[in-house]
Formats: sequence, structure tokens, C-alpha cells
Amino acid sequence: MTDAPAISVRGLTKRFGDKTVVDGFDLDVARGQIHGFLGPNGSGKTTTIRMLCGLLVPDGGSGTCLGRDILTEAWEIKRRVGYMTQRFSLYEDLTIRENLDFVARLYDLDRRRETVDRALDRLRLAKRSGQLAGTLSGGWKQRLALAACVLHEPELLLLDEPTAGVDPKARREFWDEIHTLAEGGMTVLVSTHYMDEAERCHRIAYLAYGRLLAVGTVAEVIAHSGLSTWHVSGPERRIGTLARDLAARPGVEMVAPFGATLHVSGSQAAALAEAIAPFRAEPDLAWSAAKPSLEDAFIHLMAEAPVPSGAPSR
Ligand SMILES: Nc1ncnc2c1ncn2[C@@H]1O[C@H](COP(=O)(O)OP(=O)(O)OP(=O)(O)O)[C@@H](O)[C@H]1O
Repeated sequence: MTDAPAISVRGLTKRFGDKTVVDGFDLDVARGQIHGFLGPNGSGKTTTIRMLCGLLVPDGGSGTCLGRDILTEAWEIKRRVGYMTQRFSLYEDLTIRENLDFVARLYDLDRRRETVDRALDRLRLAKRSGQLAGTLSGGWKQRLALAACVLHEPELLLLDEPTAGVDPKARREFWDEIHTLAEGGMTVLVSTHYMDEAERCHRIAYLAYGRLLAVGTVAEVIAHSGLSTWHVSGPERRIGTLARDLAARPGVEMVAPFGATLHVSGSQAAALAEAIAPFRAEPDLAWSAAKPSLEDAFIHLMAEAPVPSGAPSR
């Protein structure tokens, strides 16, 4: 292993027809890091992942993945990357073991039986090894897909929304596995729409309209949004009307109800304080200054992002 970054790309660009879906994308991912990849539907995450692992040829930009040139050494990259696509792409009418054995044959791996046994143990699939993949729950299917991805001991794992539709317990276990793999030296780039998953990454990148809007640790991305947030709780009936009252005030950019609490945010702290001032004396309301959440930060970044011409309105 070297200290060179696992991924280092500059100006990555991809066009489909006259639509630019990834536009001048820069990213550095250090070895052994778990890097989250977030952004609204259609923002270009999958397209970027495919360019990084050599499945799609960029129309512009350059860079390396695992020290190999993404434009000229795609084949070398593919062999050393594990890519888990959004769709379950294993055979439902084969057992867990048969699926893994099939993948081991595709990679022409030595000592196939031993390799498959190790993967079964590693992902705690051994007890179910004879079960047909088609009969597994969503969480177990994703675990099998992960086992298949790591069978050839890749240096980089690219996971495209690996836990979409999976229940919270199975998602947590899946993320525990990702952390174990990273501790063993694997680098992971993982796209997700779940905020709790973003918070389990070492660093995150947020993409909208194919452009990188923010990158850094969760704390850095929240700070970069420049948001100030207040929480206010009170009687349910008042909270409903208060949300409308606040949304109409200059200085208030977002009002989001969470049960009987509102999260009220704005990018100018002083203007926000002025906007909420008339309501702070209401005896039934409890106000507190709060840390903006990652979700608040993303929605704000998205709202502020310049909309490229031709993009659907939001
Ligand atoms: N092969 C293709 N041909 C034409 N357009 C495409 C192709 N692949 C993707 N696109 C378009 O590129 C844009 C970005 O798609 P992409 O799948 O990369 O986004 P995403 O961020 O991964 O979205 P999601 O979160 O929904 O998975 C979308 O508008 C999509 O329709």
C-alpha cells in the first residue's frame, strides 16, 4: 500500500447528448477512508462512480484511481475495485455459496473454495450458505452483494446506495462491516441518501446538478453552509400556525416541523434573530439555539446552488 490517494481527479466531466450530468468534478480520497457521496436524485453520483472505476469514459478531466490513470488504465483499475451497483445483480436461483463461487470463477481466483469460505465467515453468511439468494431479505441480499464485491480483495470499494430500502438494524450491521473493511485498509466511496450514514463517513462530498457543492468532514460541511438554526417547541396547534408565521418572515429560509418542534434556519444569524424576536416572548413556546443538522445544511446548499440552464425547476 502507498500513501498516494486512492482517488484523485480533477475536472471530471460527462455529457449525455447535450446534457452535462457531471461538470468539472474534483475529488481526493485518502487510502483507508470511508468517503460518503451525497446529492439529490439525478445529481450525477452513479455517473461519477462509473467514471472512477473505468466503466464510463469521461468527456473531460483527468486523474487517478489507485494510482492508475482513469483515461488510459481503466482495465487495471477494474481489477482492483469492487463495485456494488444499485440493483441486486446476483442470481436469485443460485444459493449464497453458488453465487460467490460463480463470482470467484469470474475473477479466476485461486483456491476458490477457501476464498468463498472466508467470505462467508467474514460477512457472517456461513449458516445461510445453502439458501437461495432470491429468498433472502433485503438486508441479507445486500450482505451477499458485499461479500461478492470483496471476494477478490479489492483496494477500493465503490458502493452505490448499498442500503436503499434496508431496515435500520440491517443498515447498521452493513455499516459495521464497511468500517471493519476500512480498518483493514480498504478505501470506500459510498453513495447514500441517509443522513445517519453520511455521519458515519470520515468525509463526505455533496453534489448537485453534477457539481460539487461541499466536501469535508460532516462538521466542516455544516459550517460551510453558514446556517444558523433555532428550535422551538410548543402546543401542537400553535406550532402549525407558527410554522406559517415564521416562513413569511424575512431572514427565515427554512422551517421544518419535527413532531411538536420546529427547526428554523437562515444564513444570516442577525436577520434570523430579528425574525424570531416577536415570537420569543410567547409563554407557551420554548426556544433554543441549535446546531444545524446535516440535512438542514444539504437542503440549504441545494436551494442556493445555481440551477444550470435546461435543468428541471425545483
Ligand atoms: N446512459 C445514460 N444516458 C443518458 N442519460 C443518462 C445516462 N445515465 C445517466 N443519465 C442521466 O444523468 C443524470 C445523472 O444520473 P446519475 O444516475 O448519475 O445520478 P445519481 O446522482 O446517481 O441519481 P440517484 O440518486 O437517483 O441514483 C440523470 O439525469 C440521468 O438521467
